[in-house]
Amino acid sequence: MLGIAQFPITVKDILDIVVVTGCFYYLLRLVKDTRAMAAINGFFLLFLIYAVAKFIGLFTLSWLLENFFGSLFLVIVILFSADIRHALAGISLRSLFRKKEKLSDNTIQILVDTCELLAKKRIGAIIVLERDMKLGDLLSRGVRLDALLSKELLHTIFFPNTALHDGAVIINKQGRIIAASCVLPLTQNQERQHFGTRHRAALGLSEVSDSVVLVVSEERGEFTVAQNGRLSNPLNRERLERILNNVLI
Ligand SMILES: Nc1ncnc2c1ncn2[C@@H]1O[C@H](COP(=O)(O)OP(=O)(O)OP(=O)(O)O)[C@@H](O)[C@H]1O
Repeated sequence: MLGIAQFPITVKDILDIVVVTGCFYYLLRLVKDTRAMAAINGFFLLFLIYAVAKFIGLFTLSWLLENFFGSLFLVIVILFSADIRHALAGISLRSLFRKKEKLSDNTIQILVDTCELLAKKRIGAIIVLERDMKLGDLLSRGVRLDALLSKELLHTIFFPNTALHDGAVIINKQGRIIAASCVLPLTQNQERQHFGTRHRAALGLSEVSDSVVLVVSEERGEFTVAQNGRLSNPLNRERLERILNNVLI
């Protein structure tokens, strides 16, 4: 009989286990709070059914599930292409090892005041908070700026019929306005096609990047946040403040 002594555990094995565990942990963190997480729970349930079917000898069921698991990789890629793209966009060595910081209180205050003011005046706006993923391609199609963030400047930029009011403003991690009039990619999600283009643009960018996108609706005079491919319900001052307090950059 083979004993454990025949399989001595080496440093390489321990390294192997640590790396694989780390990868799984990182992967789960990436898909946490996305639609993929619900699917992972579903797959886990199917796996349990498979194990029971195999154990009690249900041949056809276990054969069917075995074949399903064989093509699981392909199924996952097809079902979650958008989530996978989003998760991969967030991977970078710098983001793995750098300690993330909160937005400054001053930045949060300016953003909340601005959303409230624009919503009250029914002025439409999209404000993008850039995080780890750089938005260079969007900047090049907008108008580059390098300005200190202020409520007055945002108000002026989005004021109807001015040269920069159309499109999105981008704010970098240092809290500076780095571009205005940027055109964002529209969401490809068929369930969101009834939204207006401003909201589809905000959702679209949040699907393909780690940015947090604030949207003020001109039509309804309310503000929302798009993040990880989801749009919040209309927010009030306190809820927006809470969301921004949880944003790590
Ligand atoms: N791809 C885009 N990227 C950035 N901004 C966009 C984009 N498409 C439209 N917009 C902005 O949205 C405005 C049009 O908004 P529209 O009324 O169609 O959408 P909406 O979601 O219903 O917004 P609202 O609730 O403010 O009316 C445009 O004038 C422009 O400023």
